[in-house]
Amino acid sequence: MPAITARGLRKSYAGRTVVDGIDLDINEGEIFAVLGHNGAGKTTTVEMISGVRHRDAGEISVLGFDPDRDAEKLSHLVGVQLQDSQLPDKMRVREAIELYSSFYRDPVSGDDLLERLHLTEHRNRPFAKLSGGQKQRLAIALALVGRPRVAVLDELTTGLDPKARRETWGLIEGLRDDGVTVILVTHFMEEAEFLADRLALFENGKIVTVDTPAGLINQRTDGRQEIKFRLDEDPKSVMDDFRALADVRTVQVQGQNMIITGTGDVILAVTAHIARTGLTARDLRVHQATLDDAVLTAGSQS
Ligand SMILES: Nc1ncnc2c1ncn2[C@@H]1O[C@H](COP(=O)(O)OP(=O)(O)OP(=O)(O)O)[C@@H](O)[C@H]1O
Repeated sequence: MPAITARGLRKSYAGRTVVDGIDLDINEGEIFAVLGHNGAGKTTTVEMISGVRHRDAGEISVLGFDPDRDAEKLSHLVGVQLQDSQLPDKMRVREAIELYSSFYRDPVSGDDLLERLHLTEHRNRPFAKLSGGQKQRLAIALALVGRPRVAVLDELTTGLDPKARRETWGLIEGLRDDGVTVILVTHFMEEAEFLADRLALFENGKIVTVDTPAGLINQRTDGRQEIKFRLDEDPKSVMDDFRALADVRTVQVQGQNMIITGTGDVILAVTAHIARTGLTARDLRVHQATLDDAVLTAGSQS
């Protein structure tokens, strides 16, 4: 059974439609990523699901409750980390955690959460004195302190350094292990590829595709792979031999470099050819299509 469903969701601001008839089914216990360009309607959609913003039309069910009508019940079940979360300037980290813990029947240990988010040493620091990344980590802690069954995380790791980002990913994987349903709005394709079970791609207030990361990559790039290497020999003199190989799509020469794209077993075909002919291929690199490639392809198709 899906944990979250939405049907015909709509929202306009001053007559401009920004969410334009969205249908969604998010399964219990999955990490569901919401992707799309700036202004595509991602935040408005997840805010309507969280009950932070009222919809103009459509139906939403979160764990069987309507976020507009059953806000009180859902507040105990849903943890929300929104973009630009603000707290009073003078509120200290530990005070914020204590305050949020008091809202819930069975909060997790605030100390553990602070430890896991590397905030223990900042626990007495007022909100206004935290760095951007520390504020972000506090917002994540506040979203998780109530042991939510659904966590809505909008731009989870924006502003975090690479190490903190990786650590936060570990925390989110832990939520999945606990059966929490996670909605993750992100502009980081690597993050979506790493964490998401499925994703929705938003464009101009609509969802254009829902798929697994691997499914979207295959759908949009045909599983394209690129092989690049430098030859001691003149690359132009052997271009046609590479073009004739199975699964090769394109062959390009840039100076001494050769760039070959293809699908299926193209890597095997190219490396076997190099070995067979005794060519000297230096600095050979393989680039598999990523979610970034897939989403950029999607953008160029719109
Ligand atoms: N309170 C508001 N009043 C008027 N317009 C708004 C309001 N909130 C959002 N919008 C507009 O609605 C559109 C969708 O915004 P939304 O924040 O949902 O997009 P997004 O996909 O989350 O974008 P981003 O990736 O930049 O966060 C944007 O054009 C935005 O300017």
